[in-house]
Amino acid sequence: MNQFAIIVAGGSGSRMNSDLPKQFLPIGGRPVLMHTLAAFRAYSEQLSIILVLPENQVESWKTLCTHYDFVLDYQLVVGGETRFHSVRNGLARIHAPEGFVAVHDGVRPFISTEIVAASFRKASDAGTAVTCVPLKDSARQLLPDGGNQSVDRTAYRLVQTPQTFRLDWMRQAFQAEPMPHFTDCASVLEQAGYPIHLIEGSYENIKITTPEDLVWAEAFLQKRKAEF
Ligand SMILES: Nc1ccn([C@@H]2O[C@H](COP(=O)(O)OP(=O)(O)OP(=O)(O)O)[C@@H](O)[C@H]2O)c(=O)n1
Ligand SMILES: C[C@](O)(CO)[C@H](O)COP(=O)(O)O
Repeated sequence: MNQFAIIVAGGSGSRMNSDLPKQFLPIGGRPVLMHTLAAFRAYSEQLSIILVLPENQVESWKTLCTHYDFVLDYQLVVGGETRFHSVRNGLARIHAPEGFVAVHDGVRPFISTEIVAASFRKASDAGTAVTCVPLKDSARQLLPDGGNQSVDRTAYRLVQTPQTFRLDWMRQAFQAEPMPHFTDCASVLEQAGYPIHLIEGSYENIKITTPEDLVWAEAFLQKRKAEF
Protein backbone atom coordinates (compact mmCIF):
# COMPACT_ATOMS: atom_id res chain seq x y z
CA MET A 1 0.00 0.00 0.00
CA ASN A 2 1.26 3.50 -0.87
CA GLN A 3 2.57 5.40 2.14
CA PHE A 4 3.05 9.17 2.18
CA ALA A 5 4.31 11.66 4.76
CA ILE A 6 3.46 15.35 4.68
CA ILE A 7 5.97 17.21 6.84
CA VAL A 8 4.49 20.63 7.56
CA ALA A 9 7.02 23.39 8.17
CA GLY A 10 5.06 26.26 6.67
CA GLY A 11 4.53 28.27 9.86
CA SER A 12 6.06 31.53 10.99
CA GLY A 13 7.29 30.37 14.41
CA SER A 14 6.03 33.52 16.14
CA ARG A 15 6.24 31.98 19.63
CA MET A 16 9.94 31.19 19.19
CA ASN A 17 10.71 34.87 18.72
CA SER A 18 13.79 34.16 16.63
CA ASP A 19 15.07 35.83 13.46
CA LEU A 20 15.92 32.43 12.02
CA PRO A 21 12.74 30.35 11.35
CA LYS A 22 12.48 27.76 14.15
CA GLN A 23 12.55 24.83 11.70
CA PHE A 24 16.02 26.04 10.63
CA LEU A 25 17.43 26.56 14.14
CA PRO A 26 20.35 24.20 14.81
CA ILE A 27 20.09 21.42 17.37
CA GLY A 28 22.99 19.01 17.72
CA GLY A 29 24.74 20.99 14.98
CA ARG A 30 22.12 20.84 12.22
CA PRO A 31 18.68 22.36 11.54
CA VAL A 32 15.64 20.94 13.36
CA LEU A 33 13.93 20.09 10.07
CA MET A 34 16.82 17.89 8.90
CA HIS A 35 16.41 15.71 12.01
CA THR A 36 12.69 15.35 11.30
CA LEU A 37 13.13 14.45 7.63
CA ALA A 38 15.91 11.99 8.44
CA ALA A 39 13.67 10.26 11.02
CA PHE A 40 10.95 9.66 8.41
CA ARG A 41 13.46 8.45 5.82
CA ALA A 42 14.88 6.09 8.46
CA TYR A 43 11.39 4.60 8.78
CA SER A 44 11.31 3.61 5.10
CA GLU A 45 13.17 4.21 1.83
CA GLN A 46 9.86 3.62 0.02
CA LEU A 47 7.95 6.37 1.85
CA SER A 48 7.00 9.34 -0.38
CA ILE A 49 7.84 12.47 1.59
CA ILE A 50 6.34 15.89 0.89
CA LEU A 51 7.90 18.85 2.67
CA VAL A 52 5.80 22.01 3.05
CA LEU A 53 7.71 25.29 3.52
CA PRO A 54 6.74 28.97 3.32
CA GLU A 55 7.48 30.37 -0.13
CA ASN A 56 9.94 32.91 1.27
CA GLN A 57 11.99 30.15 2.99
CA VAL A 58 12.53 27.88 0.01
CA GLU A 59 15.79 29.49 -1.13
CA SER A 60 17.24 29.59 2.40
CA TRP A 61 16.33 25.93 2.85
CA LYS A 62 18.12 24.99 -0.37
CA THR A 63 21.18 26.95 0.78
CA LEU A 64 21.12 25.13 4.12
CA CYS A 65 20.87 21.76 2.38
CA THR A 66 23.96 22.58 0.34
CA HIS A 67 25.79 23.87 3.40
CA TYR A 68 25.01 20.76 5.48
CA ASP A 69 25.36 18.41 2.49
CA PHE A 70 21.82 17.21 3.26
CA VAL A 71 20.62 14.97 0.44
CA LEU A 72 17.33 13.14 0.80
CA ASP A 73 14.53 12.31 -1.63
CA TYR A 74 11.36 14.41 -1.11
CA GLN A 75 9.04 16.80 -2.93
CA LEU A 76 8.91 20.45 -1.90
CA VAL A 77 5.56 22.27 -1.72
CA VAL A 78 4.77 25.85 -0.73
CA GLY A 79 2.71 26.34 2.46
CA GLY A 80 -0.42 28.34 3.13
CA GLU A 81 -1.93 30.84 5.53
CA THR A 82 -2.67 28.29 8.30
CA ARG A 83 -1.60 24.75 9.12
CA PHE A 84 -4.85 23.55 7.48
CA HIS A 85 -3.88 25.27 4.20
CA SER A 86 -0.33 23.91 4.36
CA VAL A 87 -1.58 20.34 4.84
CA ARG A 88 -4.06 20.82 2.00
CA ASN A 89 -1.27 22.05 -0.31
CA GLY A 90 0.77 18.95 0.57
CA LEU A 91 -2.20 16.68 -0.01
CA ALA A 92 -2.80 18.18 -3.46
CA ARG A 93 0.64 16.91 -4.48
CA ILE A 94 -0.41 13.28 -3.91
CA HIS A 95 -1.91 11.79 -7.06
CA ALA A 96 -2.18 8.11 -6.08
CA PRO A 97 -5.75 6.74 -6.00
CA GLU A 98 -5.31 5.16 -2.58
CA GLY A 99 -2.90 4.84 0.30
CA PHE A 100 -2.15 6.24 3.75
CA VAL A 101 -0.83 9.69 4.68
CA ALA A 102 1.06 10.57 7.86
CA VAL A 103 1.04 14.30 8.64
CA HIS A 104 3.84 15.40 10.95
CA ASP A 105 5.04 18.74 12.30
CA GLY A 106 8.46 19.61 10.87
CA VAL A 107 9.31 20.91 14.34
CA ARG A 108 8.89 17.53 16.09
CA PRO A 109 12.37 16.16 15.36
CA PHE A 110 12.38 13.38 17.97
CA ILE A 111 9.76 11.16 16.40
CA SER A 112 10.79 7.51 16.52
CA THR A 113 10.54 5.05 13.63
CA GLU A 114 8.52 2.79 15.98
CA ILE A 115 5.80 5.42 16.39
CA VAL A 116 5.73 6.16 12.65
CA ALA A 117 5.37 2.41 11.98
CA ALA A 118 2.65 2.03 14.64
CA SER A 119 0.82 4.98 13.14
CA PHE A 120 0.74 3.46 9.63
CA ARG A 121 -0.27 0.07 11.09
CA LYS A 122 -3.20 1.53 13.03
CA ALA A 123 -4.33 3.63 10.06
CA SER A 124 -4.22 0.51 7.85
CA ASP A 125 -6.44 -1.35 10.35
CA ALA A 126 -8.80 1.43 11.40
CA GLY A 127 -8.48 4.33 8.92
CA THR A 128 -7.08 6.85 11.39
CA ALA A 129 -4.22 6.98 13.91
CA VAL A 130 -3.56 10.00 16.10
CA THR A 131 -0.52 10.01 18.38
CA CYS A 132 -1.02 11.23 21.94
CA VAL A 133 0.27 11.05 25.52
CA PRO A 134 -1.40 11.14 28.95
CA LEU A 135 -1.23 14.38 30.99
CA LYS A 136 1.59 14.48 33.55
CA ASP A 137 0.25 17.53 35.35
CA SER A 138 -3.10 18.23 36.97
CA ALA A 139 -5.45 20.31 34.84
CA ARG A 140 -8.14 22.91 35.51
CA GLN A 141 -10.95 24.12 33.29
CA LEU A 142 -11.59 27.87 32.98
CA LEU A 143 -15.25 28.73 33.49
CA PRO A 144 -17.26 31.47 31.74
CA ASP A 145 -17.83 33.27 35.07
CA GLY A 146 -14.07 33.76 35.47
CA GLY A 147 -13.66 30.88 37.92
CA ASN A 148 -12.06 27.52 37.33
CA GLN A 149 -12.46 23.91 38.38
CA SER A 150 -10.40 20.75 38.50
CA VAL A 151 -10.95 18.11 35.85
CA ASP A 152 -10.20 14.41 35.74
CA ARG A 153 -6.89 14.36 33.89
CA THR A 154 -7.25 10.67 33.06
CA ALA A 155 -10.11 11.70 30.75
CA TYR A 156 -7.75 13.73 28.52
CA ARG A 157 -4.82 13.18 26.17
CA LEU A 158 -2.28 15.64 24.74
CA VAL A 159 -2.20 15.30 21.00
CA GLN A 160 1.00 14.97 18.99
CA THR A 161 1.90 14.07 15.44
CA PRO A 162 2.16 11.94 13.32
CA GLN A 163 -1.52 11.79 12.54
CA THR A 164 -2.08 9.16 9.86
CA PHE A 165 -5.18 8.62 7.73
CA ARG A 166 -6.61 6.78 4.77
CA LEU A 167 -5.89 8.97 1.75
CA ASP A 168 -9.51 8.97 0.50
CA TRP A 169 -10.83 10.00 3.96
CA MET A 170 -8.29 12.75 4.18
CA ARG A 171 -9.07 14.09 0.72
CA GLN A 172 -12.77 14.17 1.57
CA ALA A 173 -12.26 15.84 4.97
CA PHE A 174 -9.93 18.53 3.62
CA GLN A 175 -12.62 19.80 1.26
CA ALA A 176 -13.97 21.60 4.36
CA GLU A 177 -13.81 25.36 4.80
CA PRO A 178 -10.90 26.27 7.13
CA MET A 179 -12.05 26.75 10.75
CA PRO A 180 -10.16 28.28 13.71
CA HIS A 181 -10.53 25.04 15.71
CA PHE A 182 -8.70 23.03 13.03
CA THR A 183 -5.44 23.09 15.01
CA ASP A 184 -4.56 19.60 13.81
CA CYS A 185 -5.73 17.11 11.16
CA ALA A 186 -7.71 14.98 13.64
CA SER A 187 -10.13 17.87 14.19
CA VAL A 188 -10.68 18.10 10.42
CA LEU A 189 -11.37 14.38 10.00
CA GLU A 190 -13.53 14.33 13.11
CA GLN A 191 -15.71 17.12 11.72
CA ALA A 192 -16.09 15.12 8.50
CA GLY A 193 -17.50 12.27 10.62
CA TYR A 194 -14.58 9.85 10.68
CA PRO A 195 -13.71 7.96 13.89
CA ILE A 196 -10.45 9.09 15.52
CA HIS A 197 -8.28 6.27 16.85
CA LEU A 198 -5.48 7.08 19.29
CA ILE A 199 -2.02 5.53 19.54
CA GLU A 200 0.60 6.01 22.26
CA GLY A 201 3.13 8.76 21.57
CA SER A 202 6.23 9.73 23.51
CA TYR A 203 7.18 12.50 25.94
CA GLU A 204 10.31 13.00 23.84
CA ASN A 205 8.22 13.82 20.77
CA ILE A 206 8.12 17.51 21.69
CA LYS A 207 7.06 20.31 19.38
CA ILE A 208 9.75 22.98 19.26
CA THR A 209 7.56 25.99 19.98
CA THR A 210 9.16 28.33 22.56
CA PRO A 211 12.86 29.02 23.33
CA GLU A 212 13.13 26.61 26.29
CA ASP A 213 12.17 23.73 23.97
CA LEU A 214 15.63 24.11 22.40
CA VAL A 215 17.20 23.29 25.76
CA TRP A 216 15.13 20.10 25.99
CA ALA A 217 16.06 19.29 22.41
CA GLU A 218 19.80 19.44 23.12
CA ALA A 219 19.26 17.29 26.23
CA PHE A 220 17.36 14.63 24.26
CA LEU A 221 20.16 14.54 21.68
CA GLN A 222 22.74 14.04 24.44
CA LYS A 223 20.62 11.22 25.88
CA ARG A 224 20.42 9.53 22.48
CA LYS A 225 24.19 9.82 22.00
CA ALA A 226 24.74 8.26 25.42
CA GLU A 227 22.40 5.37 24.53
CA PHE A 228 24.49 4.42 21.45
N1 LIG B 1 0.63 28.13 8.03
C1 LIG B 1 1.23 27.14 8.69
C2 LIG B 1 1.31 27.14 10.11
C3 LIG B 1 1.97 26.09 10.75
N2 LIG B 1 2.54 25.10 9.99
C4 LIG B 1 3.32 24.06 10.65
O1 LIG B 1 2.58 23.37 11.62
C5 LIG B 1 3.45 22.90 12.65
C6 LIG B 1 2.90 23.21 14.03
O2 LIG B 1 2.69 24.61 14.13
P1 LIG B 1 3.37 25.59 15.16
O3 LIG B 1 4.28 24.93 16.08
O4 LIG B 1 2.31 26.47 15.69
O5 LIG B 1 4.31 26.43 14.18
P2 LIG B 1 4.23 27.93 13.80
O6 LIG B 1 2.88 28.27 13.27
O7 LIG B 1 5.39 28.13 12.91
O8 LIG B 1 4.52 28.65 15.21
P3 LIG B 1 3.72 29.83 15.94
O9 LIG B 1 2.33 29.30 16.17
O10 LIG B 1 4.50 30.05 17.19
O11 LIG B 1 3.74 31.01 15.00
C7 LIG B 1 4.81 23.55 12.43
O12 LIG B 1 5.71 22.56 11.94
C8 LIG B 1 4.51 24.62 11.43
O13 LIG B 1 5.59 24.91 10.55
C9 LIG B 1 2.45 25.12 8.61
O14 LIG B 1 2.95 24.22 7.95
N3 LIG B 1 1.79 26.15 7.98
C1 LIG C 1 -0.71 19.45 15.39
C2 LIG C 1 -0.30 19.72 16.80
O1 LIG C 1 1.11 19.67 16.92
C3 LIG C 1 -0.85 18.63 17.70
O2 LIG C 1 -0.49 18.91 19.02
C4 LIG C 1 -0.77 21.07 17.29
O3 LIG C 1 -2.16 21.09 17.28
C5 LIG C 1 -0.21 22.24 16.51
O4 LIG C 1 -0.70 23.40 17.12
P1 LIG C 1 -0.06 24.80 16.85
O5 LIG C 1 -0.95 25.81 17.52
O6 LIG C 1 -0.02 24.94 15.35
O7 LIG C 1 1.28 24.78 17.49
